Amino acid sequence: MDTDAHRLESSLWVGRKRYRAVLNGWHFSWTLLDKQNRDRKTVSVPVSELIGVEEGQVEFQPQKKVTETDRDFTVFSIKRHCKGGGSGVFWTLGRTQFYCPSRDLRDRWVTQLRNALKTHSPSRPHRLLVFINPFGGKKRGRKIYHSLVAPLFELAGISTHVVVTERANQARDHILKKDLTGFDGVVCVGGDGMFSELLHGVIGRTQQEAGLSEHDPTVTLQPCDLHIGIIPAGSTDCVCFATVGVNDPVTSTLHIIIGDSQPLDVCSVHHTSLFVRYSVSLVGYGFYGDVLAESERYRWMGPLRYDFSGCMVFLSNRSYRGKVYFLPADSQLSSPRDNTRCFAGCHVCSESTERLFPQSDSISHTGFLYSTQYSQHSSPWEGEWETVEGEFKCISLTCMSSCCPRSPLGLSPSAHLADGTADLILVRDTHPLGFLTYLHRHTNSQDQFDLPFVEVHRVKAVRFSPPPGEDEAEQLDDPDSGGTVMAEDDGQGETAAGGDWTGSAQHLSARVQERGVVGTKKRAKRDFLCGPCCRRSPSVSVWNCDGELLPFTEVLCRVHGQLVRLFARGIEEEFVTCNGTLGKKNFKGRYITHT
Ligand SMILES: Nc1ncnc2c1ncn2[C@@H]1O[C@H](COP(=O)(O)OP(=O)(O)OP(=O)(O)O)[C@@H](O)[C@H]1O
Ligand SMILES: CCCCCCCCCCCCC/C=C/[C@@H](O)[C@H](CO)NC(C)=O
Ligand SMILES: [Ca+2]
Repeated sequence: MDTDAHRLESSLWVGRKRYRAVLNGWHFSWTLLDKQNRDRKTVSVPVSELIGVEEGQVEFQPQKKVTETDRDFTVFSIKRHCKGGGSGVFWTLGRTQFYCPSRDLRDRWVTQLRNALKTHSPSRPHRLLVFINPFGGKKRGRKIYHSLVAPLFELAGISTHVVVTERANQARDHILKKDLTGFDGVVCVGGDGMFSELLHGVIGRTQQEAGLSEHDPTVTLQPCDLHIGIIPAGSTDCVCFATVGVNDPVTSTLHIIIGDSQPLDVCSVHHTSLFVRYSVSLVGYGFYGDVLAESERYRWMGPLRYDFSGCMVFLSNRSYRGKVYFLPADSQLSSPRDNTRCFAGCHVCSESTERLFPQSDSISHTGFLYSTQYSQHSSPWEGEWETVEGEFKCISLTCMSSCCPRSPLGLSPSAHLADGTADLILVRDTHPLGFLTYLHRHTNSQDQFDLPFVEVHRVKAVRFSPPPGEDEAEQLDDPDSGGTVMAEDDGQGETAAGGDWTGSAQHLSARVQERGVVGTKKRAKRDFLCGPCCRRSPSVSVWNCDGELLPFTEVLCRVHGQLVRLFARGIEEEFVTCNGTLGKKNFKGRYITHT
């Protein structure tokens, strides 16, 4: 046996086979020895990927079962699986049971492994605040949490406070108002809508504490310390998919347990001088706005509602006039058409950290560096604004690729999670077959930007104006314009802007100012979608902001680089992590990786 404070080495048995086990600070490895003591196969686990070390013979599936013995210990760690064909890297709980020649040695291994875990994984959460939406997706949130997630948290020694929500925006309000002392992160069990609640709560609270106004689009917002975890249990789970690579509750739980940290760009949406909402995945006008508005009528269909509404909206063949102003990002740094992808450890994103936080000289409690000279005074609007005017099928702004199970590479496959920019995709009016080709390319390996009616720009800010005379006030007042705002309450609780979307734009503005965040789609039912048989096409669409409808057509969007952090690490490359079982070509022929 060889041992010191950071190193332990001895023979151990796994089943009937003898191994040479070594713990050397960052790695725990065990090598199969043959009868001549020659090394055979080595298994190596980074200490950062250990989930727990238990005395005795411990089984976990389907429930934890402990058989107390003197000479055994069980190690739980992360195990990766690739199903192939670009379906992503799944994580499961790996288990290895070791037998030691003596009790003393067993105790040393257990102590030393636990010490290594503490020393080398300092950013692991100890206490989490969990919100479960019992109605999200297929309504399986509670079951997913109690059967798959909670036992893993318990195994990893993480304590939790669980809130099963009883109304929309309860999670957001809780984060904004309640005492969060002692929590290392907040977790939602639900879909993109639940994530959005946590996002608004965490950002809002951080700005309140920093004394910053969310309404002023020129203010540099304070980055948030409190990490957000997402256990996918929704209809689209786009944010989870785009930051982890799969929408699998166990994979996400394991990322949370080991304290992974992925910074994320966030777009703030403003109307005149009012803050409206934050977005990380999609701020979309035209097709995606119409699909969301239409889908609200079919909530009872569950996740299928988006497909059904997609067909309805496609058949209605609408396009909308407007003017788009945008502030381009530095084209020397990256481009939405450079055929790269943002994978875990992406160097474009890490270089952006240095650019976004140039004088990183203070350390937050999570150990991340932030600048104390957070530049409140430099103008975010440096550079030349460009303008595009015309008739659009859709206008989409996305801070990330926005890949999801429906679109494995997303709206903008080369977008980055944390580079301080968003991709603006303008799809001009075209014949239905052209638009269908564009949509279809989201689902396969063809380049959706290589079409004559599509353009894409990497941007820092965007402003949209509908044609003159098509502003909110008119939409609200003119029932024939298709923009009627209906007073409707589905009885599921209060939203940020309140339930009564009646009256004038001024009234709405006042409500937004009063409450900060505009309410959910349940209140945002503009009756402009009458399906393909509609008498007259509406002249304005509606904005879809991460699955919520916005009550304003004229908007200003600004990207805030790395404003929040998720318990994630970005998408792991199958080619790299699964050791050559897949070629990059299988993933999507035209993509190469930044190294
Ligand atoms: N108890 C509740 N009752 C009603 N609505 C709720 C409740 N808890 C949360 N919500 C709201 O439900 C909305 C949808 O929830 P969620 O995002 O979890 O599922 P989803 O809509 O099926 O998934 P996705 O957003 O991925 O499409 C959210 O906007 C959230 O604010
Ligand atoms: C002919 C086949 C047509 C298929 C069209 C597929 C297009 C899929 C594009 C998916 C983009 C998803 C962007 C994500 C948006 C989310 O923020 C939001 C909230 O969950 N989801 C929706 C549906 O608005
Ligand atoms: Ca980005």
